[in-house]
Order: sequence, then structure tokens, then C-alpha cells
Amino acid sequence: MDLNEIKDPSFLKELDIRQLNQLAQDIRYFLINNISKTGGHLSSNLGIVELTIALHYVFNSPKDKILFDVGHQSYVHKILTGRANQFKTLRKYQGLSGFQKRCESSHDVWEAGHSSTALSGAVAMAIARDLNNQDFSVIPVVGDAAMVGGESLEALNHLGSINNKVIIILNDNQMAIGKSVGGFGDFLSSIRLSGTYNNLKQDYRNITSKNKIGKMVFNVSKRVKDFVKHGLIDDTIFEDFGVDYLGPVNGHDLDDLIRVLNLAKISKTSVVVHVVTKKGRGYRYAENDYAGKWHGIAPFNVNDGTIKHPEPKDKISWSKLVANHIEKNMAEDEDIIAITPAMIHGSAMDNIFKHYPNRSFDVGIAEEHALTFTAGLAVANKKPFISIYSSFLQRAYDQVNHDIARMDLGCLISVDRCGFVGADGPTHHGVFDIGFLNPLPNVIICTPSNAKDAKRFINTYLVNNDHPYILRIPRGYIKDEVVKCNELIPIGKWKIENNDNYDVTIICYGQNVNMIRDYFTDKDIKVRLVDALFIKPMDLEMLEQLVDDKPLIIYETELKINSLASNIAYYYSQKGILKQIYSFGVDDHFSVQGSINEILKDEGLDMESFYQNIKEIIDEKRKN
Ligand SMILES: Cc1ncc(C[n+]2csc(CCOP(=O)(O)OP(=O)(O)O)c2C)c(N)n1
Ligand SMILES: CC(=O)[C@@H](O)[C@H](O)COP(=O)(O)O
Ligand SMILES: [Mg+2]
Repeated sequence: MDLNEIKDPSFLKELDIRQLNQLAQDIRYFLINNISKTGGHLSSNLGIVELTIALHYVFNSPKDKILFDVGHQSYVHKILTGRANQFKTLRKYQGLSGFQKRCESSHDVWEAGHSSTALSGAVAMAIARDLNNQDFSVIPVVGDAAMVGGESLEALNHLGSINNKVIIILNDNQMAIGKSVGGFGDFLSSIRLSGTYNNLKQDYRNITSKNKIGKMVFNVSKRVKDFVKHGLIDDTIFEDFGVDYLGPVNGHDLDDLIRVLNLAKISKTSVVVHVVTKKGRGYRYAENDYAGKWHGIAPFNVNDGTIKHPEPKDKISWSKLVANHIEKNMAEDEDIIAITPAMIHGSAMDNIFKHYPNRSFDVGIAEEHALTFTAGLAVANKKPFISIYSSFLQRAYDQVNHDIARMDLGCLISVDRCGFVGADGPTHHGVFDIGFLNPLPNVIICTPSNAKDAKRFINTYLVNNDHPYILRIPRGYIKDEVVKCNELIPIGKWKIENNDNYDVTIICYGQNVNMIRDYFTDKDIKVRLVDALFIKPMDLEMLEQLVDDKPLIIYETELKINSLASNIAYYYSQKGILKQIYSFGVDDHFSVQGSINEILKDEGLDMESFYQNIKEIIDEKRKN
């Protein structure tokens, strides 16, 4: 069928199983073709096609509330709720979001981007529903990896102690971005392998078969488990929490899915429906992709699975640069331990895990644990290196503060995806970490502009191991000119270029140093450029030297509040130095999705706008 004609999911109710299966095929074809052009979260969506169809078949969205955890797997839901015709704009500037987005549709009742929040939202909605005497179902759809994110378990624990019904769909594909890790995965595997599925299949059919007047035979006053004969079901972890369990059900069998969801719908109590799916199903390159390459994929050629715009040949990703340097040092220093909260591939740590399996730990989607685990290793005289995305570090702020900075522990926290990340948008931009890390005592924060400084910073940590070292790197590429580097870096020292003949001073850090240097090379405005690679401690000596009668401009692609600019202004004010500062950065709002250039433009931080602004500042100053 033409998916662009879908207005809302009500049409599904008229379809029979054969037609629903045909629809599933059409959706898979649509997803593969569209995502091959735009890029996006392919694998998770291919795996959830039948489940999403069944959910919209059995329930009545938006009256019934379907919440997708993370939301990266909500593309099928978007198609069924009338947004297929917007897929050309998926994850683009002003286009369709890659996650559920409340402003896009009344069917999107929840928003996320970060994992393990849907259950908390669902429990709250169920309680509010019952307080209001309303009648609808609340259905969080949670992945097997997101289910063990701490917040999910906190919400499950809460749910077990109340009488407000939630239908939890556990989408078990045995994968996070790569392979799922941890004891919970083993527990799910043991259920899958137990043979219960086949026995339950008959139970479901018996229970949900209709009587002569077409009513469900299931007695709604009873709990689901009283109707399921076969099973070990009683001893699932969910039952221990006080929530019923149904499953496992084959997540690609629409007939079974519909029966089980109907059962969950009429159950009196909260229930976990355990649905077994295959990530990447239907596209051979994405199936069995245990490294996670196809989880979030750039535009690709459908026929051979090759990426359309591969990485630049003369550059290396910042993540890889850092991971390679750590790996090299791991060969010589047995105390180095590498940690990631579920982001091996994105953090380019694949080789570290391959070559040092005993000294590398993927702790799952568990940012809080990951940081306190880092603290524990430091206390045990190891040299922990943790790589974590800036926006996911927001989850573990207390751990950096209370467990690491307060004890002044030696560790290296590589904060990846700093600044704008592009298509993932507001949930993922790394624009807040300076604001929240800078106030912490004892931390050293460095945002290098080049590969050599990044390596020198890592080396300094490995040699001194005396404080929390925070290395900030962006999503992007850099030239790795000095492959071998054993040098150390002087902590808190900035660098200055063109100190003699200039119209303005620009202070910036990270890859913006290179962008600004390149842009102004042939411009009529002569720039004295300061590479403020240390956000903390700042180079106070240099800061005092920078004061003259020329405009002092600070350019950041981070939030202006609690920024380097505000720290500099505060320092000058404390010193009684009267100097106007022109601060360019992200205003007090969440930045949009799009290409980096589009986002810069949207923020007024693109080089053309920046240049015009500086021209106006210079003209204004000349007038006075
Ligand atoms: C707090 C947080 N940490 C990490 C991520 C990155 N991330 C996005 S999806 C994902 C894997 C989710 O696995 P699962 O919940 O099983 O869903 P699946 O993709 O397998 O359907 C991860 C680690 C995130 N979005 N949020
Ligand atoms: C949904 C999610 O959180 C991740 O899949 C994220 O999109 C990865 O981003 P990168 O592509 O920057 O690794
Ligand atoms: Mg999964």
C-alpha cells in the first residue's frame, strides 16, 4: 500500500492477518529505502515493525498512550500515525525528529532520546489516569538494554507497589547498540531457551479464543498468570517486583502478538509482555550486526550495504584518536582500565575490547554506575579511562561530583560528542557539560584543538594520575599528524597566535580554533587567536596580558550561561579589571537538529554571521 496515504492507525482494524503481514513488508521496504538516503536508526526499527503494527491494531492511540523508550525505534509508529510523507526530512534541519516528539503528533505522548525514561513516565500517566477516573491503557515499549538502565528498575520497583495498571512491552532483541551485556540478558535468554514459548502459544490461543457471542473468554477479574498453564512464569524477576509476566512471544508473528496484547489489555494488573525480536530483521547487512554498525547508520547503498560518504581519508575521528592512544598505552601500562556505558562502537573502543578483554568493561546503559565504578577503580590504584558522551554524562553528574571530584581521584573521563552533534538534535547536543563540570573542585578540563594536545593531555594523566582529568572531544574528525607522542602538557597553559598586529582578540577552544583560524586567514579583520584549551584551570597570566583597547571576543559552541566567557568575566571582575567581553555562544534554549552548519547558522554562530558581528563591534568601538 502507499504508506504516504496513512492518516492515522484506525485503518489497521479493517485489515486481516495476511494484509497486516503485507503491510509489515511494505514498511520494511520503505524504511530501508528512506534511511538509505537520510541515514538514521535502521536496525531497531526493522526489528519492531510487527510489534508496532500489533500495538496500533490492538490499542487505540492516542487515547491509549504508547511511549517508546529512547524513541529511536519509533519510525514505524510515525509511519502508522500519518508521517510517512515527511521521511525525506528525517533528522534534518526543521524536519522530522529521529525520536518521538510531542509537537509532531498527538500520538507522541512522550519524548526522549536518552534511555530508560519511558517506564517512569508511564507509571506517572497511569496514576494520573486513575486519579482522574479515566479509562485508557498506558504502554511503555522498552528495549532489553534500556530495561536495566537504573531508572527503569526504579520505576518497575515503584510500579510493583501500586495498583495502577501499566502494560510494559519488553522488546528483547538481545542487543543494545551492539550485543547486550550483563546478567539480565542471561536471565532473558534462559526464558527464551526454556521452551515455554511453544507451550504458551497454545495457552494464548485457548485464552483469547472468542465464545459464541464473540466475547473474550478471559475472565477480566483474574490475573493473567492464573490463565497460563505452562510455565516457570512464577519466578521471573518481574513477579518478584510484583508485576505479572507474559511471554516470551515471537515478535515477528502478528497473530501471536495480537493475541498476547489482547490478553495484556484485558488483564486487571500490570504486566510485562516479553516480546522476542530480531534487530535489523529483513536487511541482511543489518541482521547479526553485533558490533552495532547498523544501529545508527549514515546514508548507504541498499544493494551492497556500503556507506555513501565514508570517513575522510586523511583524518581520524576524535573518538578513535583517543581510543587508539589509550590502547597503545594499555600495552605498556597494565593498570589502565577502559570503561564504557554501552557505547563501544560510538566511542571507537572496539579494538580496546578486542585486545584487552580483561581490562575493558561495558557496563551497559548505566552511566551512574560507570562513573562510580571509575571512582572505585581509582581508589583501588588503577588508572581508569572512561569514555562517555557529553549528553549522557548529564545522568552521572552526582557521581562525578560526589564520588570522583570530592575524593580528588585520579581518572580520565573522555567526554565525547561535545558541542553540536547534528542530526540527533536537542537530546544529544553536548552543550551543557562545561556549565556543570566547571564548578567542581579538583577537576582539570581540557578541550584540545589538535591531536597532539589530546595525546599530551592523556599522557599527563597517565604519568601524574593525581586528579580527575576531563578530556572534551567533539563528534568529528581531526588530522593525526604526530602518531607517536610521549610528551606531557603544561596544565592550564593557553596558546596565542598573531600577538603583534591585530584588530580583535578571539578566545576559543577545541575545533573552533581551527575553524576560526581558517576562516579569518584571508579576511580584512586581523585576529589575535587564543587557543584556550584548558577550561579549568584557566591561564590567568595570559588572561591579564590579553587586556588592551581592542575588542575581546569569546566564541563557544556551548551554552553561554556558565561558560568560559562567564568564567573570564568573573575573573576580571574579581581582579577589578574593567574589560568588556563580547560572548558568542548558545543562548538559553535547546538547540535544533540538522547539519552542523545549519545548527551554527540557526544559532547565529556560523562564520559569516560571526564576521559581520565582529565588524559591527569594531565599527561601534571606532565611533566611541
Ligand atoms: C542514557 C543513554 N545512554 C546511552 C544511550 C545510547 N543508546 C541509544 S539506543 C541504545 C541501545 C538501546 O538498546 P535497547 O534498549 O535494547 O533498544 P534496541 O535498540 O535494541 O531496540 C543506546 C545505548 C542513550 N540513548 N541514552
Ligand atoms: C539513540 C542514541 O542515543 C544513539 O544511537 C545515538 O544516536 C548515537 O549517536 P552517534 O551517531 O553520535 O554515535
Ligand atoms: Mg535491545
